Amino acid sequence: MAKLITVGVLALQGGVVEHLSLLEKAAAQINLSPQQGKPLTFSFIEVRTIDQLAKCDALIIPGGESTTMAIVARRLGLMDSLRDFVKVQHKPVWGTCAGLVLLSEQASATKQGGQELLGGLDVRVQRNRYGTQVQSFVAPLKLDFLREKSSTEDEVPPFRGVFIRAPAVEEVLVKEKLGAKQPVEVLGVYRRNDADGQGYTFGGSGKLWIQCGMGT
Ligand SMILES: NC(=O)CC[C@H](N)C(=O)O
Repeated sequence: MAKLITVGVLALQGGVVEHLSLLEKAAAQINLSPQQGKPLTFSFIEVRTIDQLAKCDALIIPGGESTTMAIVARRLGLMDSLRDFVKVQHKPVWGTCAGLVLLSEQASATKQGGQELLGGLDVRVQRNRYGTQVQSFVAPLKLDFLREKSSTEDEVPPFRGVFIRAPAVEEVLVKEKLGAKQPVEVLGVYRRNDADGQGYTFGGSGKLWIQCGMGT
């Protein structure tokens, strides 16, 4: 019997359809080269309710607008269940752009009066780090973790990162300060000369993974 894995995409606002269609493509590729052991069957669902969230083995929070997503999640009574999914059940969660903002423990350049976060990932994120929507850009990223096991000698082709009014991770927070169980592992760094300091593009802590820009 194939093992069924249900992956939810938080569908309150933002790039929901884009994530669902990329998930379908990725699942097809996994099934072309199945891992050893049980074959995997995936179900991808949109998540707008507590019941839908309860069905999920893993969750993706897409790019979009983190302030809007938090407000809508609060109005729908989803905020506490989302926090429980991330911080109590420790189920795998992926955040893209606005998803990263929501998963961060701290955020700077938030809207006036601050904004509600889910937290879980021990980083401080700066919203809209590279400017406004029209200053969005595409940049090639060197991500060694994408190297295929069979081609360790080869150069990894650059990954096309799309940064749409993207955030950047300003700082990985000291874990002792926050009592974190797992340190954050940085998997890739993008630096831009005209932005001071650096931004981490990919990273994770335990089952939480983040991405500042969207990869295509
Ligand atoms: N592409 C994006 O998801 C943009 C994120 C947005 N600037 C925010 O703060 O939520």
